[in-house]
Amino acid sequence: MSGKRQDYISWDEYFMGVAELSAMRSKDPSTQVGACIVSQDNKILSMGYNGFPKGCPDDTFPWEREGDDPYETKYFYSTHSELNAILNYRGGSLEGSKIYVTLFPCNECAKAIIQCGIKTIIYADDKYGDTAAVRASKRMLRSAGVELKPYKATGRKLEVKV
Ligand SMILES: Nc1ccn([C@H]2C[C@H](O)[C@@H](COP(=O)(O)O)O2)c(=O)n1
Ligand SMILES: [Zn+2]
Repeated sequence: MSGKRQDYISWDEYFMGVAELSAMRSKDPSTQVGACIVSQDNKILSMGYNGFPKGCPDDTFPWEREGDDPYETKYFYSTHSELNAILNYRGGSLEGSKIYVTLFPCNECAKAIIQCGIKTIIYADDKYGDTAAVRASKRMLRSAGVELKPYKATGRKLEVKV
């Protein structure tokens, strides 16, 4: 046999795979989200997943979705995967980069994405697409000229042995 392997994964499979793997680090019992920021020349710049900020322990802060008191739900505390990926970046600028994310960004993450110069979003799922937060997100992203690309799943199962 000669020549290169033919069944290597594509760039999109690679980066969305990294986003999916990042999501597996999330402690959120209902929705795990992962993000991977990539340069224009396909270098991984940063990654993130949804979770509580440093110093806010996973075992003491609430993971509840609902409750009489919003203070006791996760929504005040969880940092979204996209924002974590942006904040985790230790290099210079993210201008012109792309973000692969397993779930379409909310309005708050959209603001951060726009302001840090990310120009393309490749998203796998849009399960909250009908909510005001995601509609507002799309409104801002489109206005700011950020390209929104649904990820075209290939159905390939990526297996890693750890
Ligand atoms: N684009 C997104 C959307 C949501 N998240 C996080 C925020 C929460 O931790 C969780 C959503 O929880 P649910 O309301 O589905 O119980 O996912 C994110 O990181 N990025
Ligand atoms: Zn968000």
